[in-house]
Amino acid sequence: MIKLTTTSPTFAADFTTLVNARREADADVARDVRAIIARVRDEGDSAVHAYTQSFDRHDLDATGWQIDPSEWRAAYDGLAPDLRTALELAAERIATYHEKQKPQGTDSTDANGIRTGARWNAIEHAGIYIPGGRAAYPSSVLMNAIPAKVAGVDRIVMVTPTPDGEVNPLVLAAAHIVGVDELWRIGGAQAIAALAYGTDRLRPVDVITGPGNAWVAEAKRQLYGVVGIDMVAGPSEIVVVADGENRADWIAADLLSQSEHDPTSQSILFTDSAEFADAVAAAVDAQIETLATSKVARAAWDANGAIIVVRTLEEALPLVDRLAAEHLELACDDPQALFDKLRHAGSVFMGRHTPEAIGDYVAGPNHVLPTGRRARFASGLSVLDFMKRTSFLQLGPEGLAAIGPAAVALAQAEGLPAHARSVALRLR
Ligand SMILES: NC(=O)c1ccc[n+]([C@@H]2O[C@H](COP(=O)([O-])OP(=O)(O)OC[C@H]3O[C@@H](n4cnc5c(N)ncnc54)[C@H](O)[C@@H]3O)[C@@H](O)[C@H]2O)c1
Ligand SMILES: N[C@H](CO)Cc1c[nH]c[nH+]1
Ligand SMILES: [Zn+2]
Repeated sequence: MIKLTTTSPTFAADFTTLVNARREADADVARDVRAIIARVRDEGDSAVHAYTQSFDRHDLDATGWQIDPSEWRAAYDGLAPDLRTALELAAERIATYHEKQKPQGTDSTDANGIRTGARWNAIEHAGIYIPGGRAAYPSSVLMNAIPAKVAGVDRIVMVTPTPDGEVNPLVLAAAHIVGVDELWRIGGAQAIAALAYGTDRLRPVDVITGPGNAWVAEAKRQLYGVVGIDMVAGPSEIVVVADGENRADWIAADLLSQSEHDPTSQSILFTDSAEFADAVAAAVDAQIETLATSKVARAAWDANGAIIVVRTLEEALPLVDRLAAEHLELACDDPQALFDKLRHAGSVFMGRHTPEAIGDYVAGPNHVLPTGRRARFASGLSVLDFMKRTSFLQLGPEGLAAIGPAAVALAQAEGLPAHARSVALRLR
């Protein structure tokens, strides 16, 4: 973890180094992913089989490529009642939130009788990636599949790695609750490539959504164009802006909640109190030791964690915008006042009683969010990622007479005579 203070003469340079540090796809990851994608494109199932054997340590021909819906149902039936209630509460709240995202088309006719508009349609085939390397993510099943369902996708293909062939029953139960169409036990860049290109066994999809580690995120990035993607959702991040009135142990837990995801995760605290900064640093050290995930959390905190002491919380705001973090907590009495002055974050958690982890599971907004400063230009997963818009127009003779001459003039100016003729012929 690095400690910075805005009063230091080297702060500007130190902060720029922090902002520009590449935690995700370094050159090695990009190169390895390129090779995996090329091999899956050329060799199909045999490449997926070989990579699964090598990265997930099981033989797909023995364990099975797909998991049957009867197993999802059995997992659901076998759930402890509190877990079933929790998953169903989460599913209900996520569905309610995403229902409100369904877009409206437009259809209007102007004074010349010219009709223009746009119509939204669901995409046909969606691949949803559910991470499964270090932890199992039933919550991500809900976060990906529910907006796809709300959009009206025809075929939802879920892929998830099953390290050592072990299947997580909660992941299966979540697949049962939302009702995906296929569930494949494959992961990593090889699963993304198989979804994008298709193989003999797996029919290709049109869009791939979902979070994953550096290899998964880089594979989606490289395959954009072959398929659509939601955004690049890589290793988790959190920025916390907290005044000295907070409890240090609460804020330390919030920072660690994202550090424990991945050794390349990042947690950053901004505070206007040097004493509070020290208290949080001590609380993080004390809490890390108690976590079953301490090895990963320690690696992430040591390599990528930061505590930044600012003169006022307001001073933090432009710095927070530069980081454009996946998650931003505003732990102070008037979070709205800070939120109003901020632009770039994947999702914002306001007030002292809104820990980021509540959004990971049950609040309703999507937890699949842009990482690596991509919240400058990208948004969290939504129903719109599973839909696309087609514009339409309809003219009669009057409408064409009104605007056609302008089109002819522009076509001639562009040196495109066939364009000009196709309009002009109808004007005579
Ligand atoms: N941004 C978001 O919205 C969001 C949401 C949830 C989780 N996450 C992130 O998802 C990630 C989950 O990661 P995970 O590892 O647990 O599961 P994962 O499913 O993303 O990755 C596991 C796969 O990575 C591949 N892999 C591992 N090491 C490799 C190597 N050396 N070379 C090539 N491929 C390799 C393997 O194929 C393996 O199956 C974490 O980084 C977490 O922070 C992000
Ligand atoms: N924090 C993750 C997004 O970066 C989502 C998640 C799922 N489960 C726990 N956390
Ligand atoms: Zn999380």
